[in-house]
Amino acid sequence: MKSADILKKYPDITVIDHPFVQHKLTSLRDKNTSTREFRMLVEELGTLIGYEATRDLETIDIEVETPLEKAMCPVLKGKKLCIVTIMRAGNGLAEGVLKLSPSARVGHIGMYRDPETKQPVDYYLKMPHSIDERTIIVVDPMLATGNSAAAAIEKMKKMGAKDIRFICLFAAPEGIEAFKEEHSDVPMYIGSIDRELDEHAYIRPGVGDAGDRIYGTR
Ligand SMILES: O=P(O)(O)OC[C@H]1O[C@H](OP(=O)(O)OP(=O)(O)O)[C@H](O)[C@@H]1O
Ligand SMILES: O=c1cc[nH]c(=O)[nH]1
Ligand SMILES: [Mg+2]
Repeated sequence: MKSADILKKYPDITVIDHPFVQHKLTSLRDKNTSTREFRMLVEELGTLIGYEATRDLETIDIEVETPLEKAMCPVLKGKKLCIVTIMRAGNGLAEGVLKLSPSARVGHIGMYRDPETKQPVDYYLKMPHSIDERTIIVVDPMLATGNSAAAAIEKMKKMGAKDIRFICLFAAPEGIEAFKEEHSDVPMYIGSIDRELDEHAYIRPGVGDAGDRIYGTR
């Protein structure tokens, strides 16, 4: 399915088409981008996309005294935030989102994709308390088959999470469909909906293996 058709079908999917975001995504795609630069860009994109993904957070007016007068001004009112990273590659993105809200709690879900089955394999789980009372932002740069993100969000729901949103940098149309089949209630904030998955379930044109490029492994 084409990007425009996906956006028509799922009104709660937002593609961040801001020129800064698109420029940085293109730098990530470049195979000559260094590990250092790749890591920095992922973090910056976490902040930029996180900004859009939190646009609807509730505020309440409080009284503040400026040097000149008293005024009623907005502060964040809503539920407390929890950023949940799907390791490894999600960690870079989580650091960027944390810049918006440094006091947010952070949950870690460790999973890697089995190269044969393309199914996620769990290796770690650690969450802060009161997941059910928080706004949860799950982050992973890549949504390929959608299996990892869908499984991570299933875990969050089983732990009681009700208010969940998902951020990624690159998504394949096939992965979005699979994700939405399981989690139609979870809004998605995406840098780019790419063309397709290849025969190894890599996103094309994509960036290759995001975790390897962030950490310089192979
Ligand atoms: O949508 P999917 O088909 O499930 O693929 C996407 C997953 O693959 C990557 O992680 P990977 O398994 O490479 O682990 P890593 O972060 O440790 O590199 C990526 O960060 C996602 O978690
Ligand atoms: O293209 C892809 C697919 C899965 N994981 C990645 O890091 N990249
Ligand atoms: Mg990887």
